[in-house]
Amino acid sequence: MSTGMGPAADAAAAEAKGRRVGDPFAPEQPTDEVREFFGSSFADVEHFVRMLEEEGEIRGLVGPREMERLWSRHAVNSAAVLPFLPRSGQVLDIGSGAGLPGIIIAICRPDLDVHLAEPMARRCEWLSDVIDEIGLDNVTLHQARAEELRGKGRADVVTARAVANMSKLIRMTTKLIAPGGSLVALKGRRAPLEVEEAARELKSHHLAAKIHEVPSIMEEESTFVVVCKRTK
Ligand SMILES: C[S@@+](CC[C@H](N)C(=O)[O-])C[C@H]1O[C@@H](n2cnc3c(N)ncnc32)[C@H](O)[C@@H]1O
Repeated sequence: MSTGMGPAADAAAAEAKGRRVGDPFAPEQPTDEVREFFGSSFADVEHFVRMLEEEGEIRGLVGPREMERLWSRHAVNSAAVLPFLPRSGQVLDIGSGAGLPGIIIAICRPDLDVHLAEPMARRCEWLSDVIDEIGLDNVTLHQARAEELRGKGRADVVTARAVANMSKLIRMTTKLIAPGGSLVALKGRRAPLEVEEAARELKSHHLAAKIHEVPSIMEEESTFVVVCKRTK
């Protein structure tokens, strides 16, 4: 609908409202720095991002306003966990949703045994399609809530992005972390507050939290990675 104030005002009004499902969008392009960062994994990460561009919205995995920032806000943001992964062993990503950060981890660390836990059938179908299409042979998919995996093994690192606040995440994952292992949570700038609020859970579950600010190679805002290491 026109504002009646000319094309520039119409465009500004549309932008202010934000993009809606099905509206055309300009896919974000990876910079040279991003290509270099992902190195030999870049082609598979790009394949995953292209799948999200084509199907993420219609399959209800990515919100309409996110479609123009799949590299910066999603692929690159998820890669902030990479320095906090174990040298070898098992990683469990809970609440993987569209595959973040689990698919990025599986692509960038083919040497790790990566498990994805996602309770929603529709999202699991998507994850299964991604695993098949990219040809990832180091991923096991569990259609399950994190709580349902208790007693079925423990991972060296449990990852989570946008699943729950720190207190809840600790309660959900504590029985899934191997002795000496860690919970690695991707957070925004509220990370220090969330860690403070989780003081009781951290103590009772013998976890020591450290917050790492990871600058983005694509945007000004940093990502905060909260590493909660099991101390006993
Ligand atoms: C907001 S989405 C985030 C998805 C993805 N991690 C990301 O960053 O795009 C939260 C996801 O957590 C899943 N989830 C909710 N409760 C869960 C639980 N108890 N255990 C595992 N996953 C859960 C939801 O089904 C959903 O896919």
